[in-house]
Amino acid sequence: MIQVGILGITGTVGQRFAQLLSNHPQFKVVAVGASERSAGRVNADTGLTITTCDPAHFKSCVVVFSALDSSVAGDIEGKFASAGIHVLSNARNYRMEETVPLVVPLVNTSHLDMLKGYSAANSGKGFIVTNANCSSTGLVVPLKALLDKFGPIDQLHVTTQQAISGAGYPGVASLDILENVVPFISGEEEKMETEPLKILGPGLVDGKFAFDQDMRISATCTRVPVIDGHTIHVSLRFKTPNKPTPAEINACFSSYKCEAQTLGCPSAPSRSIIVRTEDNRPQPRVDRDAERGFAVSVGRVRECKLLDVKFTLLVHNTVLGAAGSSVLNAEWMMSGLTQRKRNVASDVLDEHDDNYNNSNLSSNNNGGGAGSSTAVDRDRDEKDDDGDDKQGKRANKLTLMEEILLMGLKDSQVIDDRSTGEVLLDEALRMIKTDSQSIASWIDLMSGETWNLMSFNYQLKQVRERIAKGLVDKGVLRTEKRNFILFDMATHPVADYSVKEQLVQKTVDCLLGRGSAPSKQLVAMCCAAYAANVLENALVGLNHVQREQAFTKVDEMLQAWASMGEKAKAGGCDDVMAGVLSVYTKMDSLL
Ligand SMILES: NC(=O)C1=CN([C@@H]2O[C@H](COP(=O)(O)OP(=O)(O)OC[C@H]3O[C@@H](n4cnc5c(N)ncnc54)[C@H](OP(=O)(O)O)[C@@H]3O)[C@@H](O)[C@H]2O)C=CC1
Ligand SMILES: N[C@@H](CC(=O)OP(=O)(O)O)C(=O)O
Repeated sequence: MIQVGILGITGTVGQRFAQLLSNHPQFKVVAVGASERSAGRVNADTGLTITTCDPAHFKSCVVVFSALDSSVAGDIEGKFASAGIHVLSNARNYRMEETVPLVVPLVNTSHLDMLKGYSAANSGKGFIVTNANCSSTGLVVPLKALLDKFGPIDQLHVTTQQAISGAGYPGVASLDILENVVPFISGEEEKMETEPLKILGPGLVDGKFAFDQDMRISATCTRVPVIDGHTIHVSLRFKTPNKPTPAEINACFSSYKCEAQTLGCPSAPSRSIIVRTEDNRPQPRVDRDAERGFAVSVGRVRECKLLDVKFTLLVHNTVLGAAGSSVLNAEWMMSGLTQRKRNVASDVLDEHDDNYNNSNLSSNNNGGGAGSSTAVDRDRDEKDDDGDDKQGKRANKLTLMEEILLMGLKDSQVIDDRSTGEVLLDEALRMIKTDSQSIASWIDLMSGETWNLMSFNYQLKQVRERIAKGLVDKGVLRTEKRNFILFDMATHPVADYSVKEQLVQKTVDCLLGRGSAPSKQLVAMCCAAYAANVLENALVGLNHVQREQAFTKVDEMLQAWASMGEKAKAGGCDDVMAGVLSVYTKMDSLL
């Protein structure tokens, strides 16, 4: 668990942070702050006593989530960063700083690349990452989908109808807003006309965040008597002469997937953009909580008589529009890097970088997810997939890791969304290359069981979840959201039993000596499943004698292949495989 704090806990966004971080699988809130007016009171959501926002009260925190009023945020957040505590801020103060990332987690997490090595290069200072104005946040999600698919947009006209919670607590006087519309929100139009250009820009160019050069935005912002949920009406013109139709645009929105989804971040929505096809949707009261407030709902996509196309979107202003974005940004960083305790020398984001590249590869392959790595599939021995190939089920070729996970999955078993580590073997190898440790300590470190804070960065993140997501993409598992007390978790029950049945059949045939000689991958899978104590799941249908026979066979196979016997060599065993299998034979003593 990473220890975190919340600044501005008493406000609208601060309370949302408390809700989103309660029972969070990766973050534990250990300190909360507000002004002197609130200091000393107990915060009901966290049970913690509120302090002033002095970094001295937050020494045990690796990161603070800031929901401070902008009149004080600049000064206070700066002090936290100077004290080596990372800040994820909702306030406007640092958003347009040339070297500060402005990140909407469904859009431009790649801009976090610049944090690589930040603390080391800045004498142990913490970084500041900002998220955008709530209306800008909602707007850029569909824009990003359109830009990726149809290229530059040159003109954009937006009109907002913003909820009263956007003005904080106590906010707008009831006598001003009830039965009324206020056609002005101070500073809002300027933010909407500039922030999207930074978010949708190319990222760092010559050490500064560059802006999208094509887009010009004209915004009108209004306040309406709605409690939560900003509605935004958009008309836009593309640069391309080949104008997409409304149907193509709807399809583009529906298929849009961000990295936080691909990486399986705990709070990531399963759909970033929800397309409503009814004439009268989206509506704030009905649609703001879709995907727990972490998605943008879009509807009324139609031709525009002046520009090219127009549509209406809805964003939950305090979830995705504020606290939720900070939490998701932090989860994204966790999925690829460990937010190290300050003063740990060396690059903060080494792992993140690797992860980012990996996830890019995945999304280039139609968002296949980590476990579905096409590179791994390509490397696979063609004769591996006897069963699969014969049936022409190319899409369901499973990687070795997926097979082990599937084998270990009881049919009714739930996989929770808790972070366990990163799936890709390359990442593990890269880590191993950087340091010399015994096999036993690598298992300890990568499993996340270590108590050594200085070695935090060696944990493999979300292994199980990422492999499961690969299987979801292949249609073998499905995703279900279940509510565990206060927190919605993703679970992955089996969707296509036939794939698991084939895997079990293949395994049983191999271990009972039926059919032709087993492929190298099948031997590796049986041995790994045995070492991982999930092999017996494949053997439940056998009688006692057959089970004994199967276990004896896998034991023999493991011994033979672990020492590169003649049989193993003939089957294609090489030094690396023999080395890995020899570790399996010592698993009990290592653990
Ligand atoms: N509401 C929204 O939809 C969005 C808000 N934001 C931004 O998020 C931030 C928080 O917004 P919101 O929750 O609406 O604002 P609120 O006004 O509801 O809360 C402000 C918080 O700042 C604290 N604070 C004020 N002065 C001080 C001080 N001198 N020292 C320490 N703490 C202080 C307050 O504590 P106390 O109670 O003790 O005064 C309170 O906890 C703002 O910067 C806002 O612009 C961004 C996007 C959307
Ligand atoms: N101004 C927004 C909320 C907000 O605080 O935005 P910003 O963080 O950009 O000041 C609204 O009124 O709905």
